[in-house]
Amino acid sequence: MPRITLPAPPAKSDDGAAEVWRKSVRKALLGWRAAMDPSVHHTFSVSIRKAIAEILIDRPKATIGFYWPIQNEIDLRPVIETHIECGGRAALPVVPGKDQPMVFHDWCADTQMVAGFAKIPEPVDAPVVPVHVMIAPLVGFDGRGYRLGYGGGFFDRTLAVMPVAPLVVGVGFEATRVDDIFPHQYDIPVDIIVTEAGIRPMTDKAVGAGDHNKGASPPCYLSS
Ligand SMILES: Nc1nc2c(c(=O)[nH]1)N(C=O)[C@@H](CNc1ccc(C(=O)N[C@@H](CCC(=O)O)C(=O)O)cc1)CN2
Ligand SMILES: Nc1ncnc2c1ncn2[C@@H]1O[C@H](COP(=O)(O)OP(=O)(O)OP(=O)(O)O)[C@@H](O)[C@H]1O
Repeated sequence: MPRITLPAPPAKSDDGAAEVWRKSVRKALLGWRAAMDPSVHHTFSVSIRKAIAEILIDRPKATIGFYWPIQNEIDLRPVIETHIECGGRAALPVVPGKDQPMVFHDWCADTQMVAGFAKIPEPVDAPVVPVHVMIAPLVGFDGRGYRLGYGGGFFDRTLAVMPVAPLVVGVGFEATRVDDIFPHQYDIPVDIIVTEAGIRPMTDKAVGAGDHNKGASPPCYLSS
């Protein structure tokens, strides 16, 4: 995999410079992802879906907040649909407006969708549900689990208002790992990073399956 050429890091403790740097890193990483060879994208996506399935196997009763894939993001719908078939639940974000937290609405393959913020499909007429696991797409990430998204700050704003913090799983490609994302004060690191290279626990929350799964029977895909 060719290395992605990134701009030189900003001077430490210069927030303005870090913001400009993040913008140009975001552009470079999105450009790399858009130009990915489709067969490599497919191979990596298969590995990543397998890794996500491993994480969900331990959490059969969890509601999984995920994303409707755009701009060559990894499509997790197959693994989410399996989770639902086995008795779990899933939810997709609705963006009420710029600078506002996202709200997760129940989703299954039959849910009616409508174009929402940035024309991304959102569920219509589906109830708001609390999510136990939140899967966040990574434009980039660093060694401490800080993520770079599209620059809207939606994930951090959403986490900031959730009464119970979910397990946050960042999903992206290994090539988009940078040494340091120079996070700002609002950034919350993800608990687990999943790439085609595997599952990387980043915080103590990555260990254990959460109280809502205590006593749960094994998921159906393990019983055959
Ligand atoms: N698939 C998917 N759905 C998602 C998200 C996501 O990251 N992926 N989001 C998670 O947040 C929310 C949408 N977030 C978005 C945030 C910004 C832009 C956007 O158009 N940004 C500008 C400027 C970026 C910059 O400052 O460099 C742009 O791209 O022109 C689009 C979507 C909700 N749904
Ligand atoms: N909890 C918050 N409260 C207020 N502002 C916030 C909060 N979280 C992030 N922001 C602001 O949102 C803007 C974008 O944040 P950031 O660069 O972290 O976006 P991102 O992580 O790339 O995008 P996203 O989370 O949508 O994927 C920044 O100006 C940041 O200060």
